[in-house]
Amino acid sequence: MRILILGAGALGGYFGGRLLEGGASPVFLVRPRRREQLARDGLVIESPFGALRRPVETVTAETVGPGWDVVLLSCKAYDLEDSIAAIRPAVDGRTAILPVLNGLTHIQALEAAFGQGRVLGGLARINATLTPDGTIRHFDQFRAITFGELDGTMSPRVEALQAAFRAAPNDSVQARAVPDIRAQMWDKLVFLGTLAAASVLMRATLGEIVRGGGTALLQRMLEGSATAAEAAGYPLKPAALDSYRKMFADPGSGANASMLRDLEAGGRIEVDHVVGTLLEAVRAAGVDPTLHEAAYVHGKSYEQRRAAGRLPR
Ligand SMILES: NC(=O)C1=CN([C@@H]2O[C@H](COP(=O)(O)OP(=O)(O)OC[C@H]3O[C@@H](n4cnc5c(N)ncnc54)[C@H](OP(=O)(O)O)[C@@H]3O)[C@@H](O)[C@H]2O)C=CC1
Ligand SMILES: CC(C)(CO)C(=O)C(=O)O
Repeated sequence: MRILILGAGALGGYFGGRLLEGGASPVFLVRPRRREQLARDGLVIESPFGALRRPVETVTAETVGPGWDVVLLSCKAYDLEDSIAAIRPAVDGRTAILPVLNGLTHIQALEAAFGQGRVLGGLARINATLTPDGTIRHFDQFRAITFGELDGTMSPRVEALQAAFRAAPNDSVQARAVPDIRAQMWDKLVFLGTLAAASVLMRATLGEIVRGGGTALLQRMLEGSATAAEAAGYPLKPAALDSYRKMFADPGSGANASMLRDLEAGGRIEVDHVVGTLLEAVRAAGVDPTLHEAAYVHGKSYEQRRAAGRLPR
């Protein structure tokens, strides 16, 4: 199976590195600065599931050609347009594109660019970051990648991809091909979107918000998000929603979103793609949008402040 990975950041680097360890030969489509870093230091992962430092094969948007079975798309949402342009020469009649971005609307953008049937649904549950020196730091036990055909069929290509990920040693990837990826992406939007909205708004982990007296507020946001998913036709499974209710009331929870890490590093954030999409769904469901709107405007105001060069040093 020929696998091209756009981006050697937190997710592309982690899952690509594990594919490599499992015997696949993924190639990374990267930009010049990352390419230099990889040529100099190799792909470097620090993780509870084993460290890795390996040379990797790279291409750039200028040199990539066709002939790939899978393109794993692991850019941030604000780089989606450039990334679509970068993978265009790589996509031909045999290629499946697997995006692992948070949010939902990239699916339409990819289908518009490459056609229905080329695009899979996907998501990842992992806490990882790309440090400035190029190391991929994986923080905890979460290491799941879930994907499937958007029409709900179980195809040979998703089974083959599952096998490639499952070949990774040390149980370092939990890969699952599923027949209900759209529902799972909505489930993730409810969980992650609410977590991102709350943790960015309060600049804190779930536990800190709970200890700060925010349980009722967190629960209101979560219920609003869940109602939005239900109204969109993707109700959460009761057990999943119950587990989120418990997490969103746990004073000991250290959970926060990658969006908070990005914001605290002074970086760009996916506020439109994640919180904006959730806010639209909440409005469409007729739920009081005030809390989601506050989180969205908070993120948008951060973007304004960042653009003006007025972030605290
Ligand atoms: N990090 C996490 O814990 C989780 C993240 N996610 C989601 O996964 C997605 C990816 O996040 P993450 O891995 O953290 O992001 P990172 O910023 O760590 O990695 C994204 C990589 O994509 C590369 N890239 C962007 N555009 C292009 C392009 N045109 N050509 C080549 N490379 C490109 C960037 O390259 P360059 O270095 O050149 O900028 C960067 O290295 C996001 O949607 C995020 O919300 C989901 C679950 C958990
Ligand atoms: C759900 C979570 C927190 C971990 O996968 C995430 O997706 C993120 O931080 O972006």
